Amino acid sequence: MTASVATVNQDLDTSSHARRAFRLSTPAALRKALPVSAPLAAQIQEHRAAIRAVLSGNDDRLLVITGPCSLHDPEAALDYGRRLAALADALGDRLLIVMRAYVEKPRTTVGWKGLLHDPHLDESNDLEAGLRVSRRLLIQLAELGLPIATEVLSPAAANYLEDTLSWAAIGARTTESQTHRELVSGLDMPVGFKNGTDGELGAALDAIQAASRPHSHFGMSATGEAALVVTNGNPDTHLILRGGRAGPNYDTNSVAVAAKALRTAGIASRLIVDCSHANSGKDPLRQPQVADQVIAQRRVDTSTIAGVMLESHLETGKQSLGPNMRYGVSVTDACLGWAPTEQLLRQLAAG
Ligand SMILES: O=C[C@H](O)[C@H](O)COP(=O)(O)O
Ligand SMILES: C=C(OP(=O)(O)O)C(=O)O
Repeated sequence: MTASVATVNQDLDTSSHARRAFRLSTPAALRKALPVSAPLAAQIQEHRAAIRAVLSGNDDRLLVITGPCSLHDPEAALDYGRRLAALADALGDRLLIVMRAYVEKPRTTVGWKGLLHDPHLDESNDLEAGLRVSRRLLIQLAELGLPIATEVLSPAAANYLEDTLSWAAIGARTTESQTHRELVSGLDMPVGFKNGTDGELGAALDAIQAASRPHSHFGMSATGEAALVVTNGNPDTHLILRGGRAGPNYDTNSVAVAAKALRTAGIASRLIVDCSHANSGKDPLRQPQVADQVIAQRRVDTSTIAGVMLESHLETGKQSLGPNMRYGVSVTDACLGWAPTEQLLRQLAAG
């Protein structure tokens, strides 16, 4: 299907038959249309500082990044956010809860790329609408009082959304990319790099070091011009263990190996364990067992693991895009439903 934006916009790039290009709003225009208020901006700064304190070990609460694998229905996302905000308040003395609000999805081959890219869920790829829907939703979620987390995937999209975020991830498929390391070096928030899909840590350790340094790179200004972007380097990057092709890497031995590798590389930040993906074998019902293991390890030693990530939605499981979709069910990876998520978070707080 042709992008609806294409039907109202002229092709801006006639230099090749291999592509077409259509005008989008600039980041500055979208920020003006959907602003982050001054009190919300202050809240987001406080949330970033709180997450930094947990990662460095200055705050001994457990960081819990939880939410759907991807957001596809703003109503369900807000429903989840309201429930999570209430729980985050109730458990706030033991857990620092951050909502996963992923609007872009990296695909192994091809598939739906997230609300930002295809907000109508019909391959119309209306990116202009996706930018608006995504930014509005991230602001509404942050207004619930929650710190918001996303994966920064398209470098050009980051500038449209970054002021709404308290934490970001670079995924297993992009950790090795120089472009993403450059992008992170200019983000003013904590950012986690996942280990590669092969399970190796090397690319993530390299990424943490590369992103901590200043870079000059090709990019786009907030007003949409081609730009030389000069970054400061990000001091708040860390490792996320998500398992790999050879299996999980949240067990005591794997965590000890990661801790040693971090020490050898001179990286001080504690790490996060992703209880999903290759650590759960993509079975959402195994996420609580992974989280339990993390808590058991933290009982012995809190110097290595700062937090966990969960893929959780209103209902357990996943579904395909199409007619008769069920409310609150993931359309990408299978998620843990709300009831077991709430139970797990209460256990984590007690643990
Ligand atoms: O987190 C979600 C998925 O694991 C990731 O986007 C890859 O998905 P795919 O293998 O279904 O394309
Ligand atoms: C895609 C994700 O994870 P990974 O990069 O670990 O596959 C994700 O967390 O949504």
